[in-house]
Amino acid sequence: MSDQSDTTTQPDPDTVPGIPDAESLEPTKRTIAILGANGDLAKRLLIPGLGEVVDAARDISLQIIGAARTPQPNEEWRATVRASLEGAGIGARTVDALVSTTEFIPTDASDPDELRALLDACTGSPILYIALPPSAGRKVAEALAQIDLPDDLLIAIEKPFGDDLADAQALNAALADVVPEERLWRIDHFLGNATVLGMLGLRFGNRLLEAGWNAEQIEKVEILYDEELGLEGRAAFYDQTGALRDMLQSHLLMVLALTAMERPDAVTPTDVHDRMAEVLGSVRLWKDDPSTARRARYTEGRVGDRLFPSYVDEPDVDASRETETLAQLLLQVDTPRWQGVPFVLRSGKGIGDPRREVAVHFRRSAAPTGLDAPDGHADTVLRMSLKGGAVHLDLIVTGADDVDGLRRVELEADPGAATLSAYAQVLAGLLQENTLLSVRGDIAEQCWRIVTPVVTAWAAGETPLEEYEAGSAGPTDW
Ligand SMILES: O=C1O[C@H](COP(=O)(O)O)[C@@H](O)[C@H](O)[C@H]1O
Repeated sequence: MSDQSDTTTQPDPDTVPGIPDAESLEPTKRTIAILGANGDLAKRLLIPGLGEVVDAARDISLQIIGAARTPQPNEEWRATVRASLEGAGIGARTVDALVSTTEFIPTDASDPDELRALLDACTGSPILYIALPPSAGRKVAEALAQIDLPDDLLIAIEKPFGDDLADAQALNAALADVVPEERLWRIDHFLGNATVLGMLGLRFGNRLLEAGWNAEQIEKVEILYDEELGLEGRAAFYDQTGALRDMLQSHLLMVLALTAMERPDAVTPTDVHDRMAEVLGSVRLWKDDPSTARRARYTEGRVGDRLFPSYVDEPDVDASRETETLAQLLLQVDTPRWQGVPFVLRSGKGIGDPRREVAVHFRRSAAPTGLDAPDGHADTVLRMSLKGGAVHLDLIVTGADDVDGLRRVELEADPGAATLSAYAQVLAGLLQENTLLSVRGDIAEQCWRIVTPVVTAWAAGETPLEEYEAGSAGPTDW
């Protein structure tokens, strides 16, 4: 190319300044080495999620390496990867490309030499993905601290991040010895959920909502994630974890942070994470009372066409552990914006007709006497679905033929299906080295701090473990 052509070329009107044309991009070559590759999470979520990202992006060339302590023949591993990708409907070209380059390397994740060998086998810029139980993260970090690491190494670690507050703090400290925070991704797929991502646009893109997003206008906020699913053979993980740690601590508090935080100056990782950390730092149990948190577990019942055994009769469950399958927290947010507004967080398994949404209940309007709603619930409710991203606004209007009667109508705004699943959205951030959808270390610690008094009270047996029939709505009188 001549010097002159460089200086005289006019911008192509079809190109967007600052965004390179995808066709002209040199693919970034990355290798993701998955510790815990033989686990359910890798097969069910991680590998399909990676497939989705590679399928959707033309600028990523990815090699997957499976790693676990128990050896596995390469052919068997390749078949696993293929089945996992095909089962998720990933395009044939992507499946073939990922299967042809993948391999399995038996690795003891606590052995520095074996981790070194695993990283040496990466042909692209390495990502070490720790998909192991929470208690294993620290051993991996301590082993990594003993070896020279590639400068371009990224580390990703699955949530729950540690077993409790002290463990999360120790894990953060151990990881800080290995990589700087901006090269570390704590994975929470809820951050890739369309509603959670869309919270910023909805809250700060609508002056109508922004102006009323406070205690003066809002009476209560519910963040609910009930599931029809039961244990699904995950006793090894779930029976030691329970709904409080698995869902409320790990995921729903992140949703609360985005719902309740102050306005970030810009949508950059630092600004958004600073605001999230700030608001979580102000969250406490309602009146500091652990007895406001409730727990229950399912008994035998029918969910749709499936008959669930009682949780305690599920395979590999230790009934003496008193693991809850449903947890509810009542929280207060001690910022001027939220004085006196209860935040209810709840998640349960084995629930019939489950609710999965953020519901913002506005205060009742002081309508003139004679306009009272007959059902007594004349409040406006904004409901953001946590499955699919649709937003519903339940508005109170006057009936067409009954000018002094109020009734409720529902407006729906559906942004449509996202191209990437929530999991893939978060993995795309990792592969593109954008930490916006990663959980920063101090935020992970805040989440543990908030639930710690409840963990302690429940361990001491201070709160009864109630029961609900699988397929029911769960306890309704809390
Ligand atoms: O991380 C987890 O999330 C799922 C619920 O999320 P979904 O996107 O799969 O609906 C939950 O079932 C699981 O217990 C938990 O570990």
